[in-house]
Amino acid sequence: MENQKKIPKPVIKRLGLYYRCLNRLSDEGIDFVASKDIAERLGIKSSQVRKDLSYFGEFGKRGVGYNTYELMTKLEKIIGVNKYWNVIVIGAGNIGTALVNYEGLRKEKFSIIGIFDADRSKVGKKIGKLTIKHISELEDFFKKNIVEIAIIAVPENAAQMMVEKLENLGIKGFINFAPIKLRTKLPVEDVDITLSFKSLTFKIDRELK
Ligand SMILES: NC(=O)c1ccc[n+]([C@@H]2O[C@H](COP(=O)([O-])OP(=O)(O)OC[C@H]3O[C@@H](n4cnc5c(N)ncnc54)[C@H](O)[C@@H]3O)[C@@H](O)[C@H]2O)c1
Repeated sequence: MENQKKIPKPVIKRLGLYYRCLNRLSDEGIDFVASKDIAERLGIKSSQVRKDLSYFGEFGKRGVGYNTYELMTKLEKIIGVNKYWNVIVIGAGNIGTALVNYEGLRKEKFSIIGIFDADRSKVGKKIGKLTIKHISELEDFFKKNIVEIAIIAVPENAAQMMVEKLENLGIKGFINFAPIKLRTKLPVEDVDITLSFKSLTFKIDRELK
């Protein structure tokens, strides 16, 4: 733990990318992997991968490479210590803006790292520390960052399309504000203020009877 303080931030960030890559390799049934393969998948140099991983001791075996599962578990322990869930917001309208400005999420280790909109007149504007990006930048953003959760804060007619796009990019789950049932195999939590009102008024009515 002590020497973790000395590890440069870019390395820590890359460890997350390695972790996600190993996760995929493991899903594909690949038990051993060389630094070259990890590097190729992520578009970085294999010497960089070896150097980054060497901060944490000798993981790999010469000629055999890394045991995918073992390395994944080790990385999990290293990056899991202070794990934040990385969240993006789709739709920089009323709800999206309010969520980015809400400090409470970060306190609970949900970190909003990006906000995207389809409206070019909004792109480039700031909400807190974040700059609104265009949805065409999503793909590139996913290459450079680990993104786990997407908040869907777009109109009903755009929600399903965005869900499919994000699913293809490797998102892990959704918080959905749009008033539709999303079609996805991934976990979804719907947030519906109208439903809360209905539930409340039902309770009030029952009390009154
Ligand atoms: N669940 C709730 O409690 C609750 C409450 C209010 C609103 N809503 C719903 O939440 C959603 C957002 O509401 P709002 O008030 O913030 O709306 P809004 O109109 O203020 O913002 C929506 C934003 O989405 C953008 N957008 C449209 N298509 C897009 C796309 N394909 N990709 C990215 N951005 C896109 C628009 O440009 C706009 O900036 C709506 O579906 C609304 O019905 C839910």
